[in-house]
Amino acid sequence: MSNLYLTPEHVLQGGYHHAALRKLQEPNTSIEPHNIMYPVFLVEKDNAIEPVHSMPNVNRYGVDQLIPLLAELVEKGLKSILIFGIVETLPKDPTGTSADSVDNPVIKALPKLRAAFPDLLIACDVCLCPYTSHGHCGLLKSGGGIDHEASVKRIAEVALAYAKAGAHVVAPSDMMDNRIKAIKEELVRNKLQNQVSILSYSCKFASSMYGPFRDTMKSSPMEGDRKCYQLPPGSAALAARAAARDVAEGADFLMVKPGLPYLDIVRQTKDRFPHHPLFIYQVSGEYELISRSGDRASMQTNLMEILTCMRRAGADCIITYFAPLILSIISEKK
Ligand SMILES: NCC(=O)CCC(=O)O
Ligand SMILES: [Zn+2]
Ligand SMILES: [Zn+2]
Repeated sequence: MSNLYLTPEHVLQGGYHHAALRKLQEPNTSIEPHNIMYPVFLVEKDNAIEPVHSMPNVNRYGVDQLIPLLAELVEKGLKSILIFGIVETLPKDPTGTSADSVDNPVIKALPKLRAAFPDLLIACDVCLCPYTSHGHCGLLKSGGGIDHEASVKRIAEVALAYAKAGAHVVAPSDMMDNRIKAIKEELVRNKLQNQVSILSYSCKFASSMYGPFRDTMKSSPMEGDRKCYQLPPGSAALAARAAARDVAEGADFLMVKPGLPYLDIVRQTKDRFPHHPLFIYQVSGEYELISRSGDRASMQTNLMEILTCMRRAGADCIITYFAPLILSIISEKK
């Protein structure tokens, strides 16, 4: 007589009753230091440490304060950083002159960081919004609206300046059409293409989850929004086309940003471009949500579960403000 409640061919739990078996059932979801990239905010004043009020435990650093912090993190395993420059006394103007001037904090810090950390991978965000008087990520036409040709040319110039100053990776976040090709060509012209790669913010959505970051960077547009260059949150199709376009133009790595609400886009992008390492940017709004998601212990459990799910969805590396905490958590587990 068959037992209705015991169907041998439908038994799954036999396959995951032991921790070692559970590991086998979750391939490619481990969180190791090379799966984490730490975004850092760099200010002009070399000795500054300025807390970011909208983001607990996040500071803006001058290079002389950043170096000892990174030394500690590198000791714990940190493998890569993503630098954002912030200017306060340098001028902001319509073309973002301070993005690549000799006084730009990123340009000044790169040689010092390369010398201090020979094994650390250093990526630089490339955008104009922290440096333009109007706060847009590209240059504007006299009547308003983005001047695409001028924007792409300017973005490529800035990317080249960071590459020359020592960035291993340039990461254009501006979202102007065709900037990847323009940057790659500029790298080739300067014979840097074999030592500098491009991490494209290929699938960057016009999300409401960037709020705390914009407070930090003081980079909100004076007028208007970014909906004409960042992707509409509901569009998987545009994300697919943007990733395909950036791959065709020579992007080395792709990105989905934000992460958590966009894991379908992560899977879609990984399935289409399995040979391109894929990054997720876990943005400031996600940081805020997770930070407030319970007491310290449950917050950490939530965080590690989310990272595991990001890896499962297809992310190879997660850019996260939680990097210092994650390094502590994974080094304690060993
Ligand atoms: N281009 C970088 C960002 O826009 C970051 C957004 C965030 O962390 O909220
Ligand atoms: Zn921007
Ligand atoms: Zn941005």
